[in-house]
Amino acid sequence: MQARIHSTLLDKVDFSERIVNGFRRAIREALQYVGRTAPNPPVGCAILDEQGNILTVAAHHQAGALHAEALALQQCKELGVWDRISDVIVTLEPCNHTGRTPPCSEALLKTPAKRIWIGIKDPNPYVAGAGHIRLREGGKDVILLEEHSSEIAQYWHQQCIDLLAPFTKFMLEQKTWITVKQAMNMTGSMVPPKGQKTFTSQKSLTLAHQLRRGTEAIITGVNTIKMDIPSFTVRHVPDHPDVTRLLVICSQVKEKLEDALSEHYIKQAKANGFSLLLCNDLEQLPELLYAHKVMWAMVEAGPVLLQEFRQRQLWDEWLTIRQQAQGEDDVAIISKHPACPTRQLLSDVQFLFEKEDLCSLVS
Ligand SMILES: NC(=O)C1=CN([C@@H]2O[C@H](COP(=O)(O)OP(=O)(O)OC[C@H]3O[C@@H](n4cnc5c(N)ncnc54)[C@H](OP(=O)(O)O)[C@@H]3O)[C@@H](O)[C@H]2O)C=CC1
Ligand SMILES: Nc1c(N[C@@H]2O[C@H](COP(=O)(O)O)[C@@H](O)[C@H]2O)[nH]c(=O)[nH]c1=O
Repeated sequence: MQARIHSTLLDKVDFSERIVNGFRRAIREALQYVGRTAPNPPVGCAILDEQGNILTVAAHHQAGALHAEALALQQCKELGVWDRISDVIVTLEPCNHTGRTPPCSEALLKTPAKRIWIGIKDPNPYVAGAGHIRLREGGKDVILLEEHSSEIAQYWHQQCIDLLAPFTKFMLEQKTWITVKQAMNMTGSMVPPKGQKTFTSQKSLTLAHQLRRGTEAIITGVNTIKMDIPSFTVRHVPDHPDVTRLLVICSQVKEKLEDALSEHYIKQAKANGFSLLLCNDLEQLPELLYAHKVMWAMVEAGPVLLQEFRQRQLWDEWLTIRQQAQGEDDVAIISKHPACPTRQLLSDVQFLFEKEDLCSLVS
């Protein structure tokens, strides 16, 4: 009975178009930094005035830098709009502890903000809840999306779950989120025409590079290295500045590895910002990735290695780019989880089918 009264009250909260826009802008800003924040989560924040005008939008850029709320508040000061702060929208519960930066809950309590809108509670069990409780104790009206049953609240809560998914897995399971990307031509083959490394459309290559940009590691096989001499760089979209990624090369045969990994390739990979890592046992891969603080990894490998990933269930999302006609591809994604961060990251892509039989894809 009590729960029903509670939910009726909560549903009275007005999710106006301005608040929705604030969440949209905060998430879009946070997405700009996905692939750069590890081991921290990507977080976005939008600050609105009483009329719902956006005063500023900010995101957490990288570990050690200001949190999204702290940066947004700093921007409000610089813009001279501090006194107009009314609604603060933040994708993740503000922290209540002193880490590399002071607690955001205390910073928010010092503002004239009336309402703090929170997309999702901190998934870290040691600190979950502390931020919003402190804000409520301090007299702020706190709206936690997960406490609301309306469709609109649930939709934006889900968006925040997607944004946080690799971090949540990393934090709770000490494991890396793995997205497999598989390109297939019209006949279902993954092998590019002679003399080419890729065959998918310009749009799909942009998508692949967007995904590279959002991940901290690329996993491939020794055969792909030998046959394609891939660069694995981000070229079709602007890359994060000064970012170092891990290039994990899978091989169980030492001689093959020595043959494929020429001194020239190693030099080129380093110049492209990669640290190289060898993996001769896929069972060890999760531990290896976690030890290197990889929150999100992408697999770009041929059919033999993909079959290994499939058999071992070593994936969280499986993205298939299937050529339909010259310059036209279908893009499908399957997630094993309720979250699908790749779909969110590639939000400009129309995903055509989502429940494909994996067995037929990885043949
Ligand atoms: N369309 C697409 O999306 C892509 C296509 N390709 C194409 O795929 C082709 C190559 O495919 P493929 O032969 O699968 O090459 P890969 O190198 O991608 O994968 C096979 C290699 O993975 C290694 N491997 C397999 N199982 C394990 C394991 N359990 N532990 C560690 N290492 C393992 C093996 O190395 P070893 O034998 O040394 O043990 C094997 O040679 C190329 O033509 C390339 O262009 C490549 C990437 C993406
Ligand atoms: N064939 C194929 C892909 N293949 C992947 O891209 C690698 C080449 O990367 P780069 O050297 O950076 O251009 C190649 O070795 C393989 O891993 N990717 C795609 O998006 N579409 C495609 O059709």
